[in-house]
Amino acid sequence: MQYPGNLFVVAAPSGAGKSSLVKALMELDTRVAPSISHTTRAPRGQELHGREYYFVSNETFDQMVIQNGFLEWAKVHGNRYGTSKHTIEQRMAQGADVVLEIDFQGAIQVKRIFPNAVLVFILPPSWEELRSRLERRAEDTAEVIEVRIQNASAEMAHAHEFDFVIINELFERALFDLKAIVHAQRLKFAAQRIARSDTFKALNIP
Ligand SMILES: Nc1nc2c(ncn2[C@@H]2O[C@H](COP(=O)(O)OP(=O)(O)O)[C@@H](O)[C@H]2O)c(=O)[nH]1
Ligand SMILES: Nc1ncnc2c1ncn2[C@@H]1O[C@H](COP(=O)(O)OP(=O)(O)O)[C@@H](O)[C@H]1O
Repeated sequence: MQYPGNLFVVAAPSGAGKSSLVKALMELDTRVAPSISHTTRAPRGQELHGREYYFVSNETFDQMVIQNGFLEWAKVHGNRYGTSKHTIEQRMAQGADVVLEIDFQGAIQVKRIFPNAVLVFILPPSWEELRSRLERRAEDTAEVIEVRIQNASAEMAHAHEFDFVIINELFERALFDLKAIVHAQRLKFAAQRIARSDTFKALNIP
């Protein structure tokens, strides 16, 4: 499938900083649209239905799976999360660049469907920093933080399957790297369009 927009997928272990980075990217770049996932997890802190996620029951999620409503879905840290097909196809068809903040299982599924999707993995600078970010965020119980730390190494073992890896040590540096990836992909996409255009063909390059 080929749409006029680019598709970016950002994955990371919990606490590495993917939501903060994607949020900062979208504040700087209005051409990037988010995809709001559906999840069976309960909202935390200031999260709002329809802003961070669509918080749905297990039954609603089951219905969407049966009706083939998800582009991809996966079980992560004991809850289910999925990307709605409808929303993403609509946005990409309008020419928006869409960024999916999903786990590695979802990222790999998306790459199979959209081989042009750009997969970015965010790493924390150290285990100590990962733990302290989860603690400083102060939105999860100690048990939830433990599950997330335990799952982190299995998630990070998939980093090599991604197109790019960013170490989020200094936030501004990591944001610069993410912006550079988005920019490079746009240039690549534009180059492909130019190479197929009539203007280029008219140059009659042998
Ligand atoms: N496969 C998949 N993973 C998702 C989706 N939405 C969120 N996730 C992932 O689920 C994991 C948990 O997300 P969340 O509960 O918000 O916790 P956080 O990672 O600590 O911010 C993260 O790895 C998210 O990237 C989705 O639609 N599909
Ligand atoms: N480079 C960084 N340096 C210090 N703290 C950071 C950095 N990036 C993110 N954080 C903080 O770490 C915590 C986890 O970040 P968050 O974006 O929620 O992670 P994720 O979405 O990957 O779970 C948040 O409190 C965020 O403000």
